[in-house]
Amino acid sequence: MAKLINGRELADNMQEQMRLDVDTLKKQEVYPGLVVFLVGDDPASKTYIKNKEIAAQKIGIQSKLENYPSDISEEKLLAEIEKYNSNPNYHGILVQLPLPDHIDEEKVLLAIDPKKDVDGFHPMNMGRLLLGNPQALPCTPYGIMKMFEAYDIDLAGKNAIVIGRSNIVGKPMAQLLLAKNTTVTMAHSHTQDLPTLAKQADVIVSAVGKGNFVTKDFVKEGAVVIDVGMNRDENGKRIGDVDFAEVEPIASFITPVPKGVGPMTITMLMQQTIEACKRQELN
Ligand SMILES: Nc1nc(=O)c2c([nH]1)NC[C@@H]1CN(c3ccc(C(=O)N[C@@H](CCC(=O)O)C(=O)O)cc3)C=[N+]21
Repeated sequence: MAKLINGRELADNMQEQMRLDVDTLKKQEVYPGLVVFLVGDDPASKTYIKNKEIAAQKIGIQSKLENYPSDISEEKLLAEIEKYNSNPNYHGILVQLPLPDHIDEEKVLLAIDPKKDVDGFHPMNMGRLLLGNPQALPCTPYGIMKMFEAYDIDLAGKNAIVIGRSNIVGKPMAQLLLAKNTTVTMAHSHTQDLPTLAKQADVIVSAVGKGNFVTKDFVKEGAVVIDVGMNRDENGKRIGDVDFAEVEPIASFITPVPKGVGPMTITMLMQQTIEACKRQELN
């Protein structure tokens, strides 16, 4: 039977520490601020944003939501980002993805001042990660690394498989594992015989977006299983990528969905907002 990696509990503990850190900053009259841009009104995005606001409030970070209509022009959105790039009250800028089709995502991410990029999605920050000298990290992979640390999961020399090659999860996840001396395999939709490949892994990170995709046939006895998936089953219940009931008895550690990776993503966003604030305000 696997040990549950309690993301909710770890997130709460880290957020409590961060609140003390922010209290100290406030005594120096430094007030960390985060602005979140939401284009349109995708209901899933709204849930995430609500959770971000709850965390910010708990920690004492000033957070502001800028909600633009889904038909906002790219030019206008870029001008809005410029406004916050030069607003000293906001140390972090997050543009909720995905964006509508008429807006060039790359252009938008490039427009955010890299020192305010608390998502770690700017090409400068992505490049620094690849080169082994990161500043801001993508929050989901960063949160997963904190889980390994908190549960004393040793990575050096282990075989890991990352399933899914997105820019925001899979690719940076592989880089962070590599930096800890893990042997990393990246699997994706063209990978052949994925179950056999996955079954050789000591660590599985699934970021696929398909419910019950990772079955017991993917999992070696004693493997660590991290579930980044956020899906709904036929009854509308939130489920991950991993068939939890089937995999949990085989794994050594497993993350639940919800209350696993999700709360850690938000926690690392807050952490990086505080770090960005310190870099901008303290010298
Ligand atoms: N620029 C940008 N940065 C992001 O970090 C980003 C994004 N765009 N677009 C969407 C994804 C998704 N994402 C989640 C964050 C928290 C939960 C979360 O809090 N999940 C809770 C429960 C959610 C609920 O309330 O049901 C949990 O797993 O326990 C989920 C998903 C951030 N994303």
